[in-house]
Amino acid sequence: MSVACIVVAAGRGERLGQERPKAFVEVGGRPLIWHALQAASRSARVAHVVVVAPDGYEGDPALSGADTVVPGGATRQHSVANGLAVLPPDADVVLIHDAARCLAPPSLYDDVAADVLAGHDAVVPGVAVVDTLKVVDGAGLVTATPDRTELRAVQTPQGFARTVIERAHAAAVERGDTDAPDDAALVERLGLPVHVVAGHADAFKVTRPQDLLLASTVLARRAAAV
Ligand SMILES: Nc1ccn([C@@H]2O[C@H](COP(=O)(O)OP(=O)(O)OP(=O)(O)O)[C@@H](O)[C@H]2O)c(=O)n1
Ligand SMILES: C[C@](O)(CO)[C@H](O)COP(=O)(O)O
Repeated sequence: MSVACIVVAAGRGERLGQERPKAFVEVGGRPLIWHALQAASRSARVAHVVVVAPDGYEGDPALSGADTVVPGGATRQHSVANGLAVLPPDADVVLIHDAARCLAPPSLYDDVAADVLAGHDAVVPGVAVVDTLKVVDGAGLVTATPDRTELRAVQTPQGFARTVIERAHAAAVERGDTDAPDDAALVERLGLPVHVVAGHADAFKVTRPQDLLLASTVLARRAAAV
């Protein structure tokens, strides 16, 4: 069984608010996508890496760790679909990862891939939720307080049997869905199970400016540990 990884890096990074696309913003002197590709290349399971890049960045040296580079789409879902379209024929397990989760460790890729190889066709890493979450209506009124012990904050890489994720994306196109919250949600919409494995604190998503400070701190901690 061969494992391929699609790293989606074509987002603009509006919430980060920098001039260049988020995946090309630097932390620790290297772009986020470079860090993500380092981790993917250190995974014992990943044999092939596809990067989905923003317009104009397809030839950027930060992508030298990729086997294939394709242009992005208008939404994350479209970008993932572009990556799925160029997978090598022998890839039967697919990891789908956000470049924005650039410090997810190689062990997390391995854990997710191993769970797919063990027979779960859709796998997500999840961590406990630290805040109490409320469901709020259009008038700003709380309508529910879900039991926090049942909730998980879900990360990437998410892992799938290739046949299942291709079917899930094809069904999304047929339904007219264009902006799924994540890839597992498309599998859920097929009525298929999604298995959760333990996530990792370092797999947080660089989204807002303060996340760059956290990423720098994680890199400094890693450098001090070697
Ligand atoms: N059209 C898009 C949108 C997002 N992504 C990727 O999907 C991941 C998760 O998206 P997010 O963190 O929301 O990134 P952005 O869309 O860039 O962020 P923002 O919503 O702040 O603009 C990122 O690695 C991003 O590059 C992508 O490849 N193509
Ligand atoms: C895929 C994801 O990272 C899982 O948590 C998340 O759904 C991406 O959300 P975003 O709004 O595109 O950042």
